[in-house]
Amino acid sequence: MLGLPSQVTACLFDLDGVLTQTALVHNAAWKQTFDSFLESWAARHGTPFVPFDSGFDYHQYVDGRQRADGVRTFLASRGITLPEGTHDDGPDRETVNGVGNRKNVLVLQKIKEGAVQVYPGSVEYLKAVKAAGLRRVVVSASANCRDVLTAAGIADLLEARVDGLVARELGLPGKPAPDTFLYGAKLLDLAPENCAVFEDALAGVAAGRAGGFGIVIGVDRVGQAEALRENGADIVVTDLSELLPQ
Ligand SMILES: O=P(O)(O)OC[C@H]1O[C@@H](O)[C@H](O)[C@@H](O)[C@@H]1O
Repeated sequence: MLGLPSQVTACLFDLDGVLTQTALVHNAAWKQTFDSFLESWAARHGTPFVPFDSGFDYHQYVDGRQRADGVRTFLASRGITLPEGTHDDGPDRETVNGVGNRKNVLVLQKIKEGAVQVYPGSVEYLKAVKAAGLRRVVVSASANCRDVLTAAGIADLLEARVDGLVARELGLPGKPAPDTFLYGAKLLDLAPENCAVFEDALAGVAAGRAGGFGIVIGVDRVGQAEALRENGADIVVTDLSELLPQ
């Protein structure tokens, strides 16, 4: 039913890039933030300025990961280590959290300006899943998940939210660790094999594979189907509407 194996009775949806087009908003904000950081770092250290690559760097090191994990993982790829700081560091601090919060200022601005758009095929699929009596949880790394769901007008289609704020509160490691998805299954009192994971991020499909879920559905918005399969997707679609009865 709806492209899912018969034992699956619940869907765990990633948000940015799966339900809403906000992966583009995050990517643009990261590019702006990292480029200005890298430029200033290069000037101060007498090294060449190599800009953030919105293709490779975003998908390999940032997409799907919690904010601070994205900063730490990307900067490590450039041989840069910053002090961690704390999650409420101001955007002017040169810490992992400070740099992440610089990017969040830009994201909040974009959300306020109305940049949140849904994928119509995903809304249709969410409605079909609900009508079929399947359970529905959003599992996102983003601390802005609730605001994005509200701006998108789809909060009512989901029963529970496991996001960056919940993960911080409970001390759950982010994707590619499976813990946030496993917590989503636990909220429904279901075993992982009874849940489907829907993910567009390489770190996200890896989390789905690591958690032993019933099926991991890779959603390829950017032409990385092969990489999604290699990292853990059982099947890959370009839009959730492909899973609806034709
Ligand atoms: O900074 P936020 O809103 O907490 O989001 C954290 C991450 O959330 C993920 O959903 C996005 O794929 C990443 O791009 C983003 O960095």
